[in-house]
Amino acid sequence: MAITLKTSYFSANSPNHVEFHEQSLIELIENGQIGQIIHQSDPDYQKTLTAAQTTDQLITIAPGHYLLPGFIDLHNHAPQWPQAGIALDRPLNDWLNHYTFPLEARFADLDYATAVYRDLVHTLLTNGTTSALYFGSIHNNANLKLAEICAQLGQRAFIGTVVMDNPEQTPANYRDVNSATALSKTRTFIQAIQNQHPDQLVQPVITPRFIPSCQTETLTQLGRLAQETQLRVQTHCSQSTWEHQYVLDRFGQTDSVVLQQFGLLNQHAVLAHATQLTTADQQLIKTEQAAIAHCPLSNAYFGNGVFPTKQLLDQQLKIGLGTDIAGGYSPSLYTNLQTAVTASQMRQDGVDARLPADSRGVADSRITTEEAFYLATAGGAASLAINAGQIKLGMLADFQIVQAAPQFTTLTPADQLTHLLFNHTAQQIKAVYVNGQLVHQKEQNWYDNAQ
Ligand SMILES: Nc1nc2[nH]cnc2c(=O)[nH]1
Repeated sequence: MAITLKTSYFSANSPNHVEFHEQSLIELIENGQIGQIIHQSDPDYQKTLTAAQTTDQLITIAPGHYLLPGFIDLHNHAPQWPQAGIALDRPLNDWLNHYTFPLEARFADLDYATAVYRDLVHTLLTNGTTSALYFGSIHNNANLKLAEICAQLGQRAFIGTVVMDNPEQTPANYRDVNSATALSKTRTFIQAIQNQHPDQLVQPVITPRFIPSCQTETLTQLGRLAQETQLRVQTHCSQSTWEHQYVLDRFGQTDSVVLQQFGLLNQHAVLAHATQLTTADQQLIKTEQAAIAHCPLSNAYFGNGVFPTKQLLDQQLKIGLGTDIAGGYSPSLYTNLQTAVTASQMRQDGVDARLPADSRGVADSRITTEEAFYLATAGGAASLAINAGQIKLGMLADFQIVQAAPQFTTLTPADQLTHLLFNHTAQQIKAVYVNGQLVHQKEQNWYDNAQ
C-alpha cells in the first residue's frame, strides 16, 4: 500500500529556482515513484490527510526535519576509498602511479574488495547520496561485488569496469593485457550486470579510464561499443595541465575532440573534471549534450585551475557534482557543494592580491547556494538521464530527511536552505529513501505519528 509522507521540503527545479513547501503530503507509490504531491493550499489536502491517517500509511516528519532529494555523486572511484585524503599534495600522474594504481591492484582480492565496498556504500548512503556513478577497478569480479553490495544496501548505482591498457602509462601489474581483452572484459561485465540486476537499480557504464591510459585501438573499440549499446560512458577529460598537454602531444587535439572522434562524446557521456577546456571544447560538449562531473575538492588539488561552473551553467551545459573519491577526500556531497561555492568565489575574486582587484579574477563566476544544491540533485540527475533529483510528481522517490538546527525556524526559506547545506554533517541525516524504500535510518525520532 502507498505510503504518504507529511513533510516540508526543498527541491531545485532549475539552477535558479528552488521550491520550498511546508507540510505537504507526498505519496510514494509501489513502483518507487512519487504518486502525488498535495500542498497545504490544495482543496484536497484535508481529505487526503484523513485518508492517509485512516489507512495508517501516514508518516509525519517530526518538527525541525526537512525532506530533500537524495544527492547524486557523479564521479567516485570506489576502490580508492581506503586512501581518501592521502598524498593529495603529489601531482596527478605521480599520485596515480605511486598510490592509486597500487591500491586498485589490491582489488584482485575479493575479500578486501567486499570489506571496502560495504563500508563505502554504507558511508555514502549515510551522507545522503542515493545515486552514484562509480569507477571500479580493472577486475570484473570486484566490480560485480560492488554492484551486489549497492543492490543489497539499496543504492542506485552506475558502475564501470575500468579499462586501462597503455603500457606507457600504466604499471605491468595493473593493466588490461591488450585491446581485445579490455573489450571482452567490458562486454562480459555489461552482460553480467544486466543479467544480475534486471530491475536496473544497478547499471553498467563503459569506462575508459582516460585517454593517457588507453591505447588508440582500445579507444576505437570502446567508442564502437558505446555506439552499439547506447550505454553511458564515463571518463576523465582535460583534467589537469599535464593530462591536457599529454593528449595534445599524442593526438594534436584536445580531450573533447579526441573523445568525439572515437565516438565517446555523446549525450550518454559524463566527463570528470574538465578544468582545462577551451571555449571550443565547451561548445562541443554542449552540442554533443555530454555532461560534466564537477569535482571541486579534487580539482583544488589536481585541476590546475578552477572550473567555470557559473559560466557553463549559464550556457546550459549538463553539470553535476562528484566527490571524486579519492582525488577528493570527502565522501559527502555537502562538503563538495560547499567547496563548489567557495571555489567559485575564489575564481571570481582571484588569488594574488598584489594584482589590481579588477584584474585578479574572472567576473561573474560565483555560484549561489541554490545553484550548488541544483548541481548535487537535479543537475546530477540530468547528467545521468534519470528521473530523480527533484521532489516532483512522477520522479523516483529518492530522498534524504535532514534535521535542522534549533535556530533555523527564524530564518527565511532561502536562508534555511543555505543553513541546512552549509552547517551539515552526516549526524543530521536521519533517514534515506531510494525507490520509495527506507535504506538508512540513523534513529527513529525523525517521524512523529502522534501528531
Ligand atoms: N582524480 C583522478 N583522476 C584520474 N585520472 C585518471 N585516473 C584518475 C583517478 O583515479 N583519479
